[in-house]
Amino acid sequence: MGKVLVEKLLRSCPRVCALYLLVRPKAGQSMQERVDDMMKCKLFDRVREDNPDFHNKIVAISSELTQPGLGISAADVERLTARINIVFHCAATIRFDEPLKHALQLNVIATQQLLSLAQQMQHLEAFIHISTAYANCNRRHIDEVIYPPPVEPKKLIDSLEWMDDSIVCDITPRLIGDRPNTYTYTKALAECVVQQESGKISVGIIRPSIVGASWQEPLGWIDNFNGPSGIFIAAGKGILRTMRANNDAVADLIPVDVVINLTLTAGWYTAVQKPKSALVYNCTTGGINPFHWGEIEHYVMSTFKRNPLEQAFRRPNANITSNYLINQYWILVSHKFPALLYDLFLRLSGQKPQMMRIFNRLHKAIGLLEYFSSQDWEWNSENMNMLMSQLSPEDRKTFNFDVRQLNWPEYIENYCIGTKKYVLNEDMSDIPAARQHLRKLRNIRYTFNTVLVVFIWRVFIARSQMARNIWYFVVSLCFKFLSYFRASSTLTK
Ligand SMILES: CCCCCCCCCCCCCCCCCCCC(=O)SCCNC(=O)CCNC(=O)[C@H](O)C(C)(C)COP(=O)(O)OP(=O)(O)OC[C@H]1O[C@@H](n2cnc3c(N)ncnc32)[C@H](O)[C@@H]1OP(=O)(O)O
Ligand SMILES: NC(=O)C1=CN([C@@H]2O[C@H](COP(=O)(O)OP(=O)(O)OC[C@H]3O[C@@H](n4cnc5c(N)ncnc54)[C@H](OP(=O)(O)O)[C@@H]3O)[C@@H](O)[C@H]2O)C=CC1
Repeated sequence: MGKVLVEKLLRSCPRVCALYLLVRPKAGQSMQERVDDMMKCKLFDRVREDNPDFHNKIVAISSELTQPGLGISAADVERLTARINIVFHCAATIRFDEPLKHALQLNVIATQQLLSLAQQMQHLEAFIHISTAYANCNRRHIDEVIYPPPVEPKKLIDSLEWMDDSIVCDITPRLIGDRPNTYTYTKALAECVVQQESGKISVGIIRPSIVGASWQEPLGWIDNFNGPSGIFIAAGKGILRTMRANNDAVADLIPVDVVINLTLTAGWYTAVQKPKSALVYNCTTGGINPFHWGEIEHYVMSTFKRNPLEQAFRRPNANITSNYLINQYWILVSHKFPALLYDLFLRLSGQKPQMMRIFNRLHKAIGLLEYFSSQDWEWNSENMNMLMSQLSPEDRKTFNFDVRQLNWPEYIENYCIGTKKYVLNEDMSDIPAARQHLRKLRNIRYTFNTVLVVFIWRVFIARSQMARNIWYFVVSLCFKFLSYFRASSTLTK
């Protein structure tokens, strides 16, 4: 989301003179190398065309959320406090399996520290915090309010400080209670911290639901496996065949460009109107333009059949079911059995088996996502509508977050194609070869199934007289039918 925010600010807000990005070095790359890489990415193509010198506006500030004072140097603190007008806080750990201590550090303590830095900013007009629509997923109906936290954040921070990691791990399920993971739990605490520690700062909280590829700018752009993207890819590659989800539950996907347009607009509104208390914006689609997981399954499958991914493992054919036993059956038949066979083939041909390992990871990921695809929530999104009504017609177009205009089948198609182009870096010109590969897979499947049926039948009739009788009866019936057909066609000639 950070990248999309930067791109939109550069493209649609030309009077913004500088963007200060908090960045950490990672995976052997320095902070500056990472920023340079980001600016080279396809997402920035249009900005690069419009203004080749756009990089002059970007100032990278070294920061690490786990360090005291966010690891920002004194000189940088001085620069930030003197120059920043609006803070957009979207850094977080979004992993569902993050140990509680780490999630607390990144999502709650870092938010506290950023707010304390913001308090020192001399020209600050607004602080926008990105939360999640699932921060209160233990409720069915979610209003645009900050709910009482599951525990007082400061008390939890103090208690976890002295506790051993293993003790924290043991008590985590008791602490998170009816939330599914440490992510949603710590995001709820973070909202509370924002409310408690904003002081005189004007604050806005954005709660996006499941963020997906961009809708309009640019079409279908996405660059990671998070949320449904990994699932779509796994289904497109023919690896994922079954998953537990409710066909009729609302799939509350929200395009990333919609979230960013709303975030920027909320930044403007908060800075100009300075609401007395933090305004919360539920940034969701379900209440306005609902679409369901069953429909998503249909359009994902149909898109990948027409626009296949390269080197698919099997033909894309995935189904969702809410029935636990049916899902387990298909996992056995369509995931584990083919994985075992393929690994056996790899072993026999002297290669390292890998399919079972891939499936184990996939099952772990799916297990963590199922909670969100099996249930329905209702979000009130009045503040989103209010914000829209504040925009001029021109701004409404530039910062479009009117999801009533979203055509779901079209969006899902562009999303799937986006995963192919931008996540997997596959070329669209290779589609004919990918289709040819699918045809080859289909022929292998037909041959395999035929051999299997004949084999089972041969074993069966070798052991049972009744099966042999049925077999001869069916074969003789076929012969009779064929000879009748031949005779009647000779007569008509
Ligand atoms: C039947 C098919 C038809 C389709 C229709 C039905 C679709 C139903 C889809 C349901 C989706 C529901 C999504 C709900 C999301 C709720 C969102 C809540 C809103 C938010 O606020 S949070 C943002 C969402 N957060 C996430 O999505 C993070 C989830 N991911 C994780 O927690 C971890 O990545 C995970 C899954 C525990 C895996 O951990 P680990 O095994 O340690 O692996 P890594 O993360 O290190 O990744 C290694 C490697 O794998 C790639 N990767 C990551 N996730 C996936 C994935 N889901 N599928 C495939 N590949 C994945 C990752 O990029 C890494 O690649 P490298 O190349 O970098 O090694
Ligand atoms: N994706 C989704 O479906 C949803 C996301 N959200 C919220 O939106 C926000 C952005 O999410 P999204 O863009 O999807 O997630 P990403 O994981 O892509 O982005 C999170 C950002 O936080 C930074 N970060 C994480 N740990 C540290 C650290 N220790 N020090 C410095 N920076 C760090 C990451 O930097 P780095 O690149 O160095 O890792 C990354 O830029 C989050 O607050 C999330 O909770 C809300 C609803 C849905």
